[in-house]
Amino acid sequence: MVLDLLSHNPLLTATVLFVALYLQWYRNRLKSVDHLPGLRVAFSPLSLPGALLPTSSWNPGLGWYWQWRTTAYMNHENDIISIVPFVFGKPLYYTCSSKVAQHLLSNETKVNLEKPKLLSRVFLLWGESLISANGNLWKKFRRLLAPAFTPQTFSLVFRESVAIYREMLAEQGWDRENEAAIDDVGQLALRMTLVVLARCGFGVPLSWSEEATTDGSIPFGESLNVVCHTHIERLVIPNWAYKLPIQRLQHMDKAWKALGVYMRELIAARRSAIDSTSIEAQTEKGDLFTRLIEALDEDARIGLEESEVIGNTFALMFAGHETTARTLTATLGYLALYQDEQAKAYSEIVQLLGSRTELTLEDVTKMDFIHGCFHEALRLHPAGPMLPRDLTKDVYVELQHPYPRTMCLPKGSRVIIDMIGIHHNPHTFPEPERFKPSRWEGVPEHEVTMFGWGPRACIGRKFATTEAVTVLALFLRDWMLEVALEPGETIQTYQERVMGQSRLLGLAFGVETVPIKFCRRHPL
Ligand code: HEM
Repeated sequence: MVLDLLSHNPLLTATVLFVALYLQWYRNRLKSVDHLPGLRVAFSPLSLPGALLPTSSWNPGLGWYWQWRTTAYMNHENDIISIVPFVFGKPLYYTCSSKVAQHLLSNETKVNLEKPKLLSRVFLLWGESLISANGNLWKKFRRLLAPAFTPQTFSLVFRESVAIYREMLAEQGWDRENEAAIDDVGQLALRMTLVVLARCGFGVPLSWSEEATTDGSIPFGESLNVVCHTHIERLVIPNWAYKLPIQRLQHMDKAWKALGVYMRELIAARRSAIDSTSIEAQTEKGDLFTRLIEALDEDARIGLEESEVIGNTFALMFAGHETTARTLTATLGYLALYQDEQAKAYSEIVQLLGSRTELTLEDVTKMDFIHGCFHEALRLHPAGPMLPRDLTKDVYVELQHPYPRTMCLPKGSRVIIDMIGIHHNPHTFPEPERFKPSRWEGVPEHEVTMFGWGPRACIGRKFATTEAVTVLALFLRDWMLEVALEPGETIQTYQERVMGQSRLLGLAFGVETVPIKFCRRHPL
């Protein structure tokens, strides 16, 4: 009778067939992750529709890493979960276990893990880079760039951080004030880290206040800022749309083009300045950029294409600028909130300086507690929130939760190292939501896992910490930090409103707007 009904109703037949095929398709997807518990949602958070739609119970979006951080892994009682979309996107494994992350990433060259090209598309718009490349190309970039992070570089980072702090005080007029209130300390941090990176990494003499261009083009800093904040739009908006009379789109297009022009001009200028001395000799006086440009003229085995120089320039600019700025902002916010921790940080400075007033790089390297403050803010708000990898062979991992066992992650699957899940995991970090810098006391640098694990761990870690600890020490030496409360607001509601609202901002993760008051420790 059912067959009879179907044979007389083609629409019904098609519907039944569609439902049967869909169920089979979905069953296969569940099977591909071995029915591991997790999230069953419409879109993968890594797909374009998933990323563009807001976070809701049926679409994790880009906000779930933070908003569901305590619940997504069933209160961290599962080291690994799966996300299986029922409409669009590849099934994924997510892990909140630092042991699993360490096992995968420490062996990543041995087991041939790959960074998914699809997720590096925003970098690939500029060319291959250390961040996007895999295999031999990655090795070539890493070998080329790693020697640029020398003690001379860190010494330059220290000097430029001190210089930019002074320029900031003068330009903002705070060198003549006993108090200052700032609506968003993040804007200051972004400018600082951009200037330090431009000067130390690329030899670009940016100053605190960017001067307007004479030909109406967008200045360098602004174009970089627009590019960092419009990468998803750039991937989805077709080229013809930029010709429409829509001011926002036209401005965006102008900024992307301007940044391309700046980068090419930068390359041409540096290329003509470089004489025939060797890379080693250039690096003595030079920087990251010198190494990249020198490699342009080398043979294909170690040399770079122009697009690779541009790709690496952009990647380093992004990786070194926003990440450090967002973490610096969060640290200042927490120190303003936690007055007792601020007092400990200040006493570290007083003890180290003694009767001196000026900091040295040696002082900065000894500031363990202030390093701890920076690391703790980074743990709470990891600037690189997820590290995706594709598996090119089966990999076995040891799990502890919900019970000890060995699990096979099959070839072809995609695993996301969830940096927020890992660094808010109470099994690794008791009282994970508390700002507690002392938890980093005596922890060796390579165990500060917010910079990643293994051969692909952050190449700029020391660059970032030297800069950030210098700037924090200067602020704390001169000023007491206080939270800038809204009328009727308490410390607790400030903490929830300001520090509780992290998200992906541009290309890094962090707190959005942090209002702070500065009061001079020794009034003028
Ligand atoms: C607070 C600041 C920073 C944080 C939290 C951070 C975080 C990270 C993390 C987690 C990775 C590993 C990515 C992965 O395994 O997929 C990474 C890689 C990288 N970082 Fe950083 N980073 C910071 C600052 C910097 C700075 C200042 C630079 C350069 C000046 C830089 C350049 C890079 C590059 C080029 C890579 C790719 C390395 C590779 O794949 O070999 N980062 N960073």
